[in-house]
Amino acid sequence: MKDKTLNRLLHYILLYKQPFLISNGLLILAVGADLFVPYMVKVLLDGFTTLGFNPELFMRIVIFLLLITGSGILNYGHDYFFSNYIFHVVEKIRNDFIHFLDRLPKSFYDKSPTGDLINKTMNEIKNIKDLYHNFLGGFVVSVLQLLGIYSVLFFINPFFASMALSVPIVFLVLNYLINAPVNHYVKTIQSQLNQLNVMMVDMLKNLSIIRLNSAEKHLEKEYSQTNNHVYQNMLKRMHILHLTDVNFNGLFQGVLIAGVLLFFGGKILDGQYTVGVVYLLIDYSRRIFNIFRGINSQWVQSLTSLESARRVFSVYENNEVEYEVPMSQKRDFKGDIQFRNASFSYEGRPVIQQFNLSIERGKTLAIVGKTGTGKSTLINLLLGFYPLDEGEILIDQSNIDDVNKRVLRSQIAYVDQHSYEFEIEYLNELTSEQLDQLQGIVSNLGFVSLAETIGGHRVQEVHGLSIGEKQLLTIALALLKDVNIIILDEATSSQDLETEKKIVDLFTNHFHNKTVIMVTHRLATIKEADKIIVLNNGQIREMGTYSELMEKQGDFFHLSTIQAKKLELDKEA
Ligand SMILES: Nc1ncnc2c1ncn2[C@@H]1O[C@H](COP(=O)(O)OP(=O)(O)OP(=O)(O)O)[C@@H](O)[C@H]1O
Repeated sequence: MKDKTLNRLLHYILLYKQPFLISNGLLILAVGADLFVPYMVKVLLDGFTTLGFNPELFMRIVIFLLLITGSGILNYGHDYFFSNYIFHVVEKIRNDFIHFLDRLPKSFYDKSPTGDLINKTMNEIKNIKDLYHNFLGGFVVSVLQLLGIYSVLFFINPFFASMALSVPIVFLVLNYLINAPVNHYVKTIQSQLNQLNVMMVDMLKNLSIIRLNSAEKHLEKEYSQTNNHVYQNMLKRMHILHLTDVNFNGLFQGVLIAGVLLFFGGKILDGQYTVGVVYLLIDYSRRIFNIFRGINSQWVQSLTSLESARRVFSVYENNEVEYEVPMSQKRDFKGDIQFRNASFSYEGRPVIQQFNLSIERGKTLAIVGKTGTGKSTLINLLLGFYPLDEGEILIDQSNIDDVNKRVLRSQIAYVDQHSYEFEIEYLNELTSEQLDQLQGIVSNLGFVSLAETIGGHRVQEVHGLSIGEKQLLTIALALLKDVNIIILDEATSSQDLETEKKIVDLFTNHFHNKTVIMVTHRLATIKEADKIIVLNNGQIREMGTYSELMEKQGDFFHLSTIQAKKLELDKEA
């Protein structure tokens, strides 16, 4: 596929034309003023050596000082507008990126490690800023300076200027040869640093599990091996760069200045050249060198940053945002849900097959089944996170494919076992009326002290609550939402059996207008559910009420009996 990184970088840089033009206008003036400074020194030197000090020379000194001041102001102005402009561009890139990530389908996140995304958003977009700085603020400035210097040189001494043109050619050829291995190291270091970031984030996220499994040593070894590769590659890159920058460049610069003195120095005495002209030639020669040194390191740094830009923008190239039906007027789902011949596969592996199910509004459905049998996938399909391969899902007779995803999700209160990590913060935004309602629900469930905490509006204390208490509050919060469909996907996993049962009873007996779908592993808690389905390999194996399924003495009955025996054993123990 064609690499569009450069097009995207150009697109962003041209987004804000006015500051771009102002900044570049100031840049051209600043470069012009800068180049004029050595010329003024030449004029002053020649003035001194030929006429001695006189009022005209004094005026030239004043002009010289004004020129230096003006050049400083212009450079500051350029830096200010340029940086301001680049910060703005980078702000836009970051916003666009986050906006794009927000609209990507869930399948994207199944494959992308969190660490990689954090790295892209935080570090690699910062590298894009460095790219603009190095390229536009460094590279382009250097090229402009070179153009200016060569123009002046051609004006002063065309012979010398033609000779000096060979300098960049030699320089570029040698640097090109040396930069080829540098590019290789730049790419490798960048990808290894990225691996380190990913490892770090994953390690921090799973710290407890790692400690429980005594896996620290293994991970530290893996980390330090990659870290050592980064060190080795940085060292190699540094050696090559040092070779060009210090040894080769320093030597080349010395030879050139010696050449200028040898060739033009003697001509001062016979009056062919003034001291000022020779000074000017030496100064411009040194500048040419320093500019090329700068270009070399700006080029290498730009390559590093270009890799980052490529990695960030690759997300745009390789992924498409979720298809969105236009935002229709607000829906008000009553809660009739139907799956009709629904089939779905993860990358070709069938998970839900020819699935049919109806849930009437206000009813409670429990989904049970072995691990990995497709329970959560069904919920994800209902929430519109993945498109069906075949069939349809209807809510109130509307195909969810025809409903805007945000509208769809705004009509469903969804709680899973991790929802509290996000939802619990909403406690602080509730009105005192809502807090009172929440308190009522929690105290109904028998959690008196928790209800008091909420009643006392001491919601800032929630961070000190247990995971079970936080989950309970999150479920109660779902009940407060003005929606008719509630999904609990193992949302009660941290509750004891008694509390879980109370929660199910609360839904079944007190919220008749809400359709509730709950996924659970504990079968004893769903006695009151209006319908239970036993899922097996993405298909309904059994369906009925608790007593119907027990009477049938099928899978549900066997699973329940095993769980009941285990409970008894646990109690005895
Ligand atoms: N994002 C995914 N990408 C690929 N395969 C997946 C993905 N999510 C789930 N699966 C696979 O699909 C199957 C059904 O998974 P699902 O999470 O729906 O099962 P489940 O019944 O909810 O399991 P559990 O009781 O463990 O939560 C499993 O085999 C699982 O490995």
